[in-house]
Amino acid sequence: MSDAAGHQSGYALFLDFDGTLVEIAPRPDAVQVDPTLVPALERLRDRLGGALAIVTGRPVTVIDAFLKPARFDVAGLHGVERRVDGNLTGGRAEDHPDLRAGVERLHAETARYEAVLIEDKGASVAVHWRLAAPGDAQAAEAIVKAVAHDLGSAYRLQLGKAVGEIVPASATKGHAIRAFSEAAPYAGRRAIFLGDDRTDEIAFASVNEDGGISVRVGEGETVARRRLASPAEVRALIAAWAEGAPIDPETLPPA
Ligand SMILES: O=P(O)(O)OC[C@H]1O[C@H](O[C@H]2O[C@H](CO)[C@@H](O)[C@H](O)[C@H]2O)[C@H](O)[C@@H](O)[C@@H]1O
Repeated sequence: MSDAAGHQSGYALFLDFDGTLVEIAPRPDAVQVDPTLVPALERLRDRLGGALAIVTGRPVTVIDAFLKPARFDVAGLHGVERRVDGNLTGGRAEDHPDLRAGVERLHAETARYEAVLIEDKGASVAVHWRLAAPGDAQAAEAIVKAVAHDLGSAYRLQLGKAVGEIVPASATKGHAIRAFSEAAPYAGRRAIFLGDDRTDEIAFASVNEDGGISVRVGEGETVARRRLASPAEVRALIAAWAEGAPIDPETLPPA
């Protein structure tokens, strides 16, 4: 439904970052943001009455750096932190002393595997093995699994694309989308969530349950109902919606 100015009132759009808005790169800091993306996201946010948020495993500050000068609503660290209308909550490293000790252990135990990267995000941590030799990748995965196990039930292991992350157990992208949906401008709108990874499957399930529309980007088994082939297709869709094309996610190809 749209008003005379073309604003769409029916949908709220939630977007994963890596593998959805941008192509996967060899290292977390090597991601390239298409120059047309940010202006299109800003126009689309306006069209959706502000109901557009990034839902990512990255910290909010990192998303700001990639998408500057814009500042979007963001759920960062898989929902551990959330910024709505400029107000940031959650994600304080000092609230996670056990995790901090776990990060030290990860550094110590992976030090001999040169191409294994530790991405310390304060209130969560990722161990990356994309650039590692197969044997080293296996060792890195075993280490992050052991550290996550030893941290106990307050934390969970989140496996993704050549990465294992340790995240506070209470946070998921599904919870983050539901939290956004409790207040304006998101409340009362039908959620659309686009994501590409195992971490996004949790949110696809809850979005489906709540009557929203889940869209898997790329290949792989999924509980999502719709599919787009690549981040390039996602950006083309965002550009079209930003320019006024009808926002009708039910017409996207089935998953
Ligand atoms: O929730 P997302 O926005 O999809 O973030 C998930 C993780 O993405 C990043 O790692 C992945 O992308 C990197 C850059 O393309 C790639 O090098 C890596 O292999 C992928 O796993 C990011 O570094 C993590 O912090 C995010 O949690």
